[in-house]
Amino acid sequence: MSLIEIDNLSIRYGANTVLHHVRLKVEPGEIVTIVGPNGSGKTSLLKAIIGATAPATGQVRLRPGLRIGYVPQRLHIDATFPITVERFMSLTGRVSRSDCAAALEAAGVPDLLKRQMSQLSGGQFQRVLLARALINRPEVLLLDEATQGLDQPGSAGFYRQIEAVRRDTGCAVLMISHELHVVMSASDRVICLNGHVCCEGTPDVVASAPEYRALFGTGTGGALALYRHDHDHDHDHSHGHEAAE
Ligand SMILES: Nc1ncnc2c1ncn2[C@@H]1O[C@H](COP(=O)(O)OP(=O)(O)OP(=O)(O)O)[C@@H](O)[C@H]1O
Repeated sequence: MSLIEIDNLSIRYGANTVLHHVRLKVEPGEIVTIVGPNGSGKTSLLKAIIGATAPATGQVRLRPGLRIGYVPQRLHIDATFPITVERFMSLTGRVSRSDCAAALEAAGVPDLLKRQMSQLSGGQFQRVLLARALINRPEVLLLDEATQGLDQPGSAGFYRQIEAVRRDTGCAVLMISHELHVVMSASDRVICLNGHVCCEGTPDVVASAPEYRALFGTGTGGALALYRHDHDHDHDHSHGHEAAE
């Protein structure tokens, strides 16, 4: 079976349904990018995959024994809390020094083992989070806007690292990004989420959308054009799913 198979997934918080009848598969080794406006349910989808949010309808099926690495959107560590990278890496379980060093190497930050977490740059911090996610040799990496707060070269470098991880380990990647123009070339498939799956396809298909083309190459404009494309479609004839707009 696929690594991840999601069928008819809906998620509710109280009376608020934030995901409607989502269908999605992730195959071994592919890089899938989820885009969508704020509040469109992207994080909720990842949380359903790791079992942190229960489905209201439908199901999330994981290949038996699937190893998942999760890089959260942000993680705050108090600046006054002294913790080295090495200690941070073993917080969730015993990790040998060589595994720790290998994971940092794979994440592109081989020399940080003894550094204080509070002294890392934003980009280094995100790579340590990536290294922590790589420790158990995941078959699929889930990234929730892992480059938030990084400048564009920093983001681009981070995504190149993700491609290198995929190349070296063969793991699949399911990532949320607001920077479609940056992740486009690294993605095998793009899924637009807005409470439901609005559209999906190869980056080529998505890039050929007139709204995207009009602004292609103009920084975040390209991604914004795609969002507009999401919103423009006709919800009157949709399948009873009111989008999170
Ligand atoms: N634990 C929760 N309890 C209640 N409502 C929640 C909870 N988590 C998320 N929501 C709501 O569900 C909706 C979807 O949130 P979610 O974080 O999945 O969206 P997102 O697409 O990841 O947004 P962003 O791009 O802003 O990170 C939002 O309206 C949010 O306020």
